[in-house]
Amino acid sequence: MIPFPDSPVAVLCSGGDAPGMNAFLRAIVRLGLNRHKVPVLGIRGGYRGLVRAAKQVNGEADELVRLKQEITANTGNRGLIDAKMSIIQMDHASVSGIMGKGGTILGSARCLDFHKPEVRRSAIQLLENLGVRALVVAGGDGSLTGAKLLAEESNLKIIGVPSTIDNDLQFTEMALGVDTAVHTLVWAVDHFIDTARSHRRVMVLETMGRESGDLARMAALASGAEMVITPEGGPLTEEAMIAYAEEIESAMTRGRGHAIVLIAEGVKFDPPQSRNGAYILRDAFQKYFQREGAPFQDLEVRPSVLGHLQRGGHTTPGDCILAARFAEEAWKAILDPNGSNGITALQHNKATIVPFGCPDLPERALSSVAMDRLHDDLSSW
Ligand SMILES: Nc1ncnc2c1ncn2[C@@H]1O[C@H](COP(=O)(O)OP(=O)(O)O)[C@@H](O)[C@H]1O
Ligand SMILES: O=P(O)(O)OC[C@H]1O[C@](O)(COP(=O)(O)O)[C@@H](O)[C@@H]1O
Repeated sequence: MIPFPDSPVAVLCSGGDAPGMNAFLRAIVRLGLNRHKVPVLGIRGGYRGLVRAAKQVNGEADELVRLKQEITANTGNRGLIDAKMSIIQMDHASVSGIMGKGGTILGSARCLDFHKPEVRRSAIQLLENLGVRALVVAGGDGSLTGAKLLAEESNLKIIGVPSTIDNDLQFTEMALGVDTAVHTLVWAVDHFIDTARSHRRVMVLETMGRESGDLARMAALASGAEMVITPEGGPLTEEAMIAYAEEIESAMTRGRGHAIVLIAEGVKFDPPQSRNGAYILRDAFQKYFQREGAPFQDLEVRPSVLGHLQRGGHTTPGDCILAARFAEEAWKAILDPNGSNGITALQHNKATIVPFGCPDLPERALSSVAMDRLHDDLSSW
């Protein structure tokens, strides 16, 4: 049997899956094997999988030997098809044909237990006992916070890789998955437009994005949706919703027949509401259009919450390329003896490594404002 590899690099995907995670995995494994001759261990199911493996070993020498034997006996696809395997030694074939596939072949998870220092300690101990030289974590804000804590609490090299469709990480111009999610939203808008035009309707589409409106505003800019409402504009009051409805009605008066309105899931209401924004907006718009004496009383409003449709699907070339660039930066940081822990980032269109907790790029907020203005000026109504 081949021995367990010396000083491997471990990689995991955490938080919401993002298109581009597989392309990143392929790139980190292939660069490891082809360029750097360093083996890569894939950890299944994010921090949850790591913690599960740590629990199984429980610091016991014979359990550790058993885990290492299991890993060496089930490398690559053989390990991947066995759901019981938490850690898999990746080979060339195990990352073949996955580049464009959404999701992650390693699986991802949210793991509440990882907030506990003693749980992170057990994960660190397992990685140290396996001789891991560096852990690469692909994930969003929360996963990168977990990675920052691992970096502070261990001597392992920890590299984060921004992967979230939300684009809510302000130190990088783009995270993995954003380009694909925008592409998917443009596709969705193109489908909704057909019915909106045919029935002369207003379609209110709710996008993901947590507290950030970037995904919605990028999708609006790329699709030509007539209106976009983002959390950065502050809570939506009744008056603000009426003002939006007035804008639509006035466009209809000028001969427009339909409207696509994107609302980001992070938009809050004043007074606060518990329902999805798309439904609240639908009710407010419909009430306004049907008021006594209104010119378009038969104008129908239809809401849709686009949900996880936005997370899946074929990864765009833009995300595949960014994944390769991030993987290359990650390897540079791993192999640099003087290099420290950090997160890959795209700054001024250059892939680089920034320290954990690095400040926001001031251009990010400016670019959101600029996108809103551009969208307004490009809109024909
Ligand atoms: N403050 C934290 N301390 C330790 N681990 C965290 C912390 N925040 C998040 N994590 C870990 O990262 C996981 C993913 O975070 P989450 O915010 O759900 O998704 P994302 O990383 O995509 O933003 C969490 O389930 C948890 O395991
Ligand atoms: O899939 P879940 O657990 O319902 O989470 C939904 C959330 O995940 C996202 O799709 C992605 O967020 P993260 O990248 O931070 O995990 C958010 O836009 C959305 O609010």
